[in-house]
Amino acid sequence: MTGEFTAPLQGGTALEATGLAKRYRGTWALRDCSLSIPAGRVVALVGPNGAGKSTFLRLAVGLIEATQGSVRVFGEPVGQRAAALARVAFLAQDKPLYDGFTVAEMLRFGRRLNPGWDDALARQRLAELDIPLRRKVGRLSGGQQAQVALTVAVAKRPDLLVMDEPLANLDPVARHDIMRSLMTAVAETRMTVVLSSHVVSDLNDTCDWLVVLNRGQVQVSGEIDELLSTHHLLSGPVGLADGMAARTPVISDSRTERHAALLARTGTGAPLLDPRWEARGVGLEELVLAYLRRPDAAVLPRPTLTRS
Ligand SMILES: Nc1ncnc2c1ncn2[C@@H]1O[C@H](COP(=O)(O)OP(=O)(O)OP(=O)(O)O)[C@@H](O)[C@H]1O
Repeated sequence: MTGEFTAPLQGGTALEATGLAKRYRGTWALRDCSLSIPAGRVVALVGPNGAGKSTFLRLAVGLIEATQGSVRVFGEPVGQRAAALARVAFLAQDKPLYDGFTVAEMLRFGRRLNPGWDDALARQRLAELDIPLRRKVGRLSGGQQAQVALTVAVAKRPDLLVMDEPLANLDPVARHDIMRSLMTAVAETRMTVVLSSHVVSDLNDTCDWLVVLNRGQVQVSGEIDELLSTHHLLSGPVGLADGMAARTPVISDSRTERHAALLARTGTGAPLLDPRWEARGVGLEELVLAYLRRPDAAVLPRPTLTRS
């Protein structure tokens, strides 16, 4: 076959979208979305309200059908094989918990529905978190409810865990605790995780792959370390800014009468600079904001073509 993405790492590809698009009546929520996520990654899916994040995640787990294109999970077309779906857990934005159930009943429910259910893992996680099994879910705090929902998802022992805004409505401590729990679960199970969030600063320490969706299109998809090492903030005299912008792709450009600050994709290694320029590294949030403000700028790895 030609035109297919290949697995970029020896672990294979967890999620692969090709020309994926979704239209709701007259509105395209997602357009021409092609990306490939290696297995074993913890992926941050970020973008403004209405960018298409939930749509992308729902397509990825087979909850809705694509208008165009396709999505594969571990090489299998989504929605066509029950065995493939058993490898995926989805944590929707409104946590799939029943307020009237006790935590123990939630676990029993999970055990009935999921053949690969790991009850020992679920109980151990909840004990470590001091969440009482006899407490009704509706009487837990928001942070504890989020932990129970995460526990139910992880106890399915999925190879791919997809979470739509798992940090929404949580305070900073609860958000931190959820991300720490997630890291422990990833270390124990080696699953691939894709999670959407608006709070980029919470994702810094946990995620190693970034996908930016903007206006229904994939703007960035890549390894976070590589993205950070190939972008710099360049500061220098405004008179030299146009020359610099002609040589280097500039993502954000801020100028005063005398001074210019350009967030640029400089490539690997220290940028070769006129000594009148200063370069410093950028943070994840700064990088994401710069791309979101420039919807026409994109950084996407070129797909590798296989030969037939
Ligand atoms: N069921 C639906 N029917 C009609 N339009 C929809 C439906 N679901 C989403 N949309 C539209 O598709 C676009 C993308 O929505 P989506 O929920 O995927 O974005 P999002 O990035 O998850 O947003 P948010 O961050 O606000 O949750 C929006 O314009 C939204 O109004």
